[in-house]
Amino acid sequence: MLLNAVVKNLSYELVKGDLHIEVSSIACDSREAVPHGVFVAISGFTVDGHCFIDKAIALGAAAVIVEKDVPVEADVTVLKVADTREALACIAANFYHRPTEQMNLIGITGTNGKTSTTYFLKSIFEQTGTTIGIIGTIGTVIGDKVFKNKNTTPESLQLQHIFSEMTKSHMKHCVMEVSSHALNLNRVAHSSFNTGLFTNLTPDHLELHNTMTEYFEAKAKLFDMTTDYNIVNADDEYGRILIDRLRGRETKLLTYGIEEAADIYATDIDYFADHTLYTVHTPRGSTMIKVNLPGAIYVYNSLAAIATAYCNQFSLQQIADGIEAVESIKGRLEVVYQDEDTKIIVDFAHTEDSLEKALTTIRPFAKGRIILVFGVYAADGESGREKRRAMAQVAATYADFAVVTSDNPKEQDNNMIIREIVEGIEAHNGAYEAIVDRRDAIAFAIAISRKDDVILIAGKGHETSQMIGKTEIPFNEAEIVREIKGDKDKRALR
Ligand SMILES: CC(=O)N[C@H]1[C@@H](OP(=O)(O)OP(=O)(O)OC[C@H]2O[C@@H](n3ccc(=O)[nH]c3=O)[C@H](O)[C@@H]2O)O[C@H](CO)[C@@H](O)[C@@H]1O[C@H](C)C(=O)N[C@@H](C)C(=O)N[C@H](CCC(=O)O)C(=O)O
Ligand SMILES: Nc1ncnc2c1ncn2[C@@H]1O[C@H](COP(=O)(O)OP(=O)(O)OP(=O)(O)O)[C@@H](O)[C@H]1O
Repeated sequence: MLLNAVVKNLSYELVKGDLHIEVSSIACDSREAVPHGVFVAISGFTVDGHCFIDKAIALGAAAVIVEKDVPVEADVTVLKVADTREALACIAANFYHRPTEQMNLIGITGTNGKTSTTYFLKSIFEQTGTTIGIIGTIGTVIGDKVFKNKNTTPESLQLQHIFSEMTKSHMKHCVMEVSSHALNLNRVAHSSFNTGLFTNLTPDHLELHNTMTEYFEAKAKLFDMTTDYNIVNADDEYGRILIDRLRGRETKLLTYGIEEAADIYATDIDYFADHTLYTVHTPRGSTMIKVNLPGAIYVYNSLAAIATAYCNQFSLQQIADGIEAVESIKGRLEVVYQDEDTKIIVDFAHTEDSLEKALTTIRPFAKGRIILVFGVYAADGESGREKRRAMAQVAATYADFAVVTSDNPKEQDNNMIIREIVEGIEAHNGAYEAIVDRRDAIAFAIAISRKDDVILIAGKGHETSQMIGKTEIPFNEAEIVREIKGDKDKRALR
């Protein structure tokens, strides 16, 4: 493709060189530069991509895009822009022929519920034989192929490539999770969203956004990019702020909820230990819904999917069938072991709000104690300390006993993390035991459990590994539970 076409609609200053050159690819990592490629220098959080320009040129880059005044001796084309992350999104979209303009793109943002909503929506689409691509925490799904993503929302270059693969596979619809990081770092710039969905906003990622207001403003950016529908949870405090902001815009606004007045709402909700029944009301009529997951959060997540499917012209019957067809969601209140004495549940709750929701969902159906196994991954600094304290308070308040352990400590001091959680639990008079090794912590919870107790293992959900230092250790909680239970049962028989 000619560089001229690659930089179409990009605002730049031509520092030197020629735009009438053929370019073969784009890279934002010098290690991935190839002959005749374009290298985009990103000023990162860890290193500055401008320091790797010479390396990219040595590997054959023919054009370089910068946002800083850096000397480039080699005979290549150099363009200067205001923001290279934004430029990367623009040229990647051009390079892949603006794929999102050829598809129905649904973006979901919010602190919790994005992945679960995606599952419900996928099921509704598939009930009618309509395929839908997925990009999110579970990876990228194109038909029966699943690829792992480094981030929930990939960098723009990879993202546009994924969209282009979807259009090549004749996929007309895509639902993607849009993280606040992605919105702030321009990963989804130059993507054309038909629908935007806002689930909720509670404290998370404050190491990047500093305040809840900043975090909210990052999420709110998605709704300036949508063309057809904005769908918002009316029961969420920040959702209501967003609704006020979006009223009167050309993009149609649709609200959902249980408590506040909303366009799509649930009544007659009956909660059971393993499913929920309710009636959904829409401007096109009402119908019964069965969700095969317990608790109000899955009423909200299914309502979010219903509202989105409603905008996509699915019938109420198709919607009800699609929701009911979801039997469980990996790592979301997933019962990984059950016998007449014990129930062991794995959940991805890793924020204070989601941990509280998971514990209060289980509580009405637990005849015995709730034993919680959890750790906290949070960034360094004050926001990390606050998260550990807040999650400790939730554990002390809503669980009967907590086994404090490691989550994904990465390069942090695990003992420091656990000490801070323990201090928080003690401050709220909670009962606990601290066991650094997560497998030992799970084994301990199982060993102390009595008839009718429920064990909730929170934080890792669907993940199958643990990050300790820079090492990724295989860690499949469902399998570990079964192994430990198997050993325990064998010992009991001896
Ligand atoms: C804080 C954050 O978002 N960091 C992202 C950021 O990394 P960075 O700025 O530190 O990159 P860097 O290492 O400084 O490198 C800067 C540039 O130099 C380039 N480079 C580097 C080395 C070299 O030899 N040559 C070279 O060219 C790099 O390719 C890069 O372009 O840019 C990278 C490339 O796009 C991202 O992969 C990386 O995400 C990291 C892995 C991350 O953990 N991000 C998390 C916080 C995140 O984005 N999370 C959200 C939300 C998840 C959720 O809760 O749902 C997500 O969407 O995943
Ligand atoms: N609507 C909700 N409100 C509060 N908590 C929720 C809600 N839905 C799910 N959760 C909790 O959050 C956890 C993560 O859910 P889910 O994966 O659907 O959210 P997500 O937004 O994709 O999260 P992440 O961005 O961290 O991947 C669940 O395991 C559950 O504990």
